[in-house]
Amino acid sequence: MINPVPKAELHLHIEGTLEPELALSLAARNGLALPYASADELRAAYEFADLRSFLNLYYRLMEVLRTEDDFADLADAYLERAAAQGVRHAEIFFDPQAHTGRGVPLEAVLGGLGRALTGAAGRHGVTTRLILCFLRDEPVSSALATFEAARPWFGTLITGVGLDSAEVGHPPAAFRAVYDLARDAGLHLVAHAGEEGPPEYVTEALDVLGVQRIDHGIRSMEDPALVARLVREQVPLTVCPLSNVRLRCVERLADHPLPAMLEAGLLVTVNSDDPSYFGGYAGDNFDAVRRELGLGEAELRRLAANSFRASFLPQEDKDAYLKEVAAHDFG
Ligand SMILES: Nc1ncnc2[nH]cnc12
Ligand SMILES: [Zn+2]
Repeated sequence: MINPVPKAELHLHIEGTLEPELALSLAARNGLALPYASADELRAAYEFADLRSFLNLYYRLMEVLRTEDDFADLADAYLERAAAQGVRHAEIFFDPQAHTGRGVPLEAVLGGLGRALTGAAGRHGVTTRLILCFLRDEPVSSALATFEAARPWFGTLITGVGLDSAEVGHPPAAFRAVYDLARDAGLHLVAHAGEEGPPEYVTEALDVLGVQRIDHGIRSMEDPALVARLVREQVPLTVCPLSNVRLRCVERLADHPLPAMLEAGLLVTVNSDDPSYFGGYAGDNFDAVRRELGLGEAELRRLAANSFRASFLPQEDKDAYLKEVAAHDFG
């Protein structure tokens, strides 16, 4: 990746950037035993049958994250890798319940993430936003309690809420009350929908939760009326091609619906989701779709431009980045 196109990453779980080497070193630092002797052994466990099988390892491995320093080191490592792949702006998810549920204080999580993100523009040339995700396979009462506990960081560190974890059987509508509160608090609203779940979940996320972006959304393609609506309303979809293959939502990258989504006029973006687990960061995803889906410069430029258009950046910043994308030399 000699000269990666400038891009915004809009679908990135910070816990999904935990590289095997860092997991092992944090385990050692915190005096914890992991059932893997080496980074290679750990990497060999990254074989997933579906979203649930991935989540089992994702939640297990993130138990090495204990202290404020752990979260700062995790985010700093991500930002360095992202910057090297052309990421200029990152809107980053985190899963507070996955940490507080095992006794890690929210202050440690947000203290560490806050430290890394606050310095990111200076250290890595990457601006950031932080999006608090609710776990949809946990009770709504837990989401509400998490939301209230995170209030001190609203508007400063936390600027949006999202919805993630096991999708099928957990439709968005159950989370209406907490999304209403988030809207009243002035936060941005996004939700995972249509990754493994049906197109109806996408419609529900839009109509019941009032989200501004859909994370994944690939199964929208099964419903032409929904596609027409997403095109008409230019609802951004944060698509994650390598993730979709590794979680077997799509059999092979060559079968990915991204070209059809672009063709339909959808506002699609390309993102990495959980790059440590799925084989690559944002630039790797751009390279993969270029190679495997035969996308040309015009499409890559459009994907990069879409990433800034779909971001929560102020319009003047979007305009500046769009100029950079238009002038980018793909070589
Ligand atoms: N791809 C994904 N889908 C749902 N929840 C997630 N949490 C982390 N990665 C996820
Ligand atoms: Zn995701």
